[in-house]
Amino acid sequence: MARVAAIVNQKGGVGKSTTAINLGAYLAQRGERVLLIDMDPQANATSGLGIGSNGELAGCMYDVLLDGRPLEEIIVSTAVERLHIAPASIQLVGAEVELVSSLARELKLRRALEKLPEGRYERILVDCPPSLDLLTLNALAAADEVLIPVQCEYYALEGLTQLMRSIRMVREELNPGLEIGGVLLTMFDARTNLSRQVAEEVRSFFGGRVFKTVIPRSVRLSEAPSHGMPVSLYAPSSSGAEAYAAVAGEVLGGD
Ligand SMILES: Nc1ncnc2c1ncn2[C@@H]1O[C@H](COP(=O)(O)OP(=O)(O)OP(=O)(O)O)[C@@H](O)[C@H]1O
Repeated sequence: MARVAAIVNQKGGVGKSTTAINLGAYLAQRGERVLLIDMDPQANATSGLGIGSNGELAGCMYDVLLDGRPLEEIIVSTAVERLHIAPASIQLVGAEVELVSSLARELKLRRALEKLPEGRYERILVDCPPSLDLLTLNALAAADEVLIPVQCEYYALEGLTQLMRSIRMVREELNPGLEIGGVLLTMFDARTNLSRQVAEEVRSFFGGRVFKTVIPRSVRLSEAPSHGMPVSLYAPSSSGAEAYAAVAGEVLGGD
């Protein structure tokens, strides 16, 4: 069975999509068959991999969650060998409201994953929207583990208590095996005391669950999506690329 990781933080702009794209790309580069599921209506992981800009998509996660379409029918390959994506589109905006009245509404993604052919993927990464809504709950209910990107900025820890509470609730009601896979410090700026202070605070809050690798603030990481590429193709020797390659190494080492 594929190991499923939900990339979650209800705060916006902390590096969820950047992590989904680049961790996914490096895991695929290291030989894993990876599926990235884009559950965010903003579709940044989809567009960041150069998918969907020509309107060529056969479908998106809306069709899977609301119309029961098999995941397989909407999955597309990317420029990275072994990295596939189940794309999002703006249509997903409506999914949140429409799901409310449907039966087993938190389990739509889990059911869709159960129908994937056995052994097709070894790793599934789910990029979540910046809220603890039904789309995120679907990801948490389907996941083996949670990866939490935390931006090294003011108020980094704000909201994490609430996130932990949601994870506990999901464990009790939907998915008892859900683990904290790791907390990833992002947009670290070594020149500022603030970044160092935040990193220390997060480490004292989460202890050994924080990845040793810290993602630096890197212009190359922020440029890559506009070229529709992961940083492993766009600027493989940049500091951001090296950091995400190291995170992939930690993820593989921890399995
Ligand atoms: N390490 C980094 N260095 C520089 N820029 C970064 C880095 N990580 C992410 N960014 C940029 O910061 C912005 C937010 O990142 P990203 O989209 O990954 O966050 P997100 O948590 O997925 O956002 P949302 O919550 O809106 O879905 C993007 O413009 C991205 O390119």
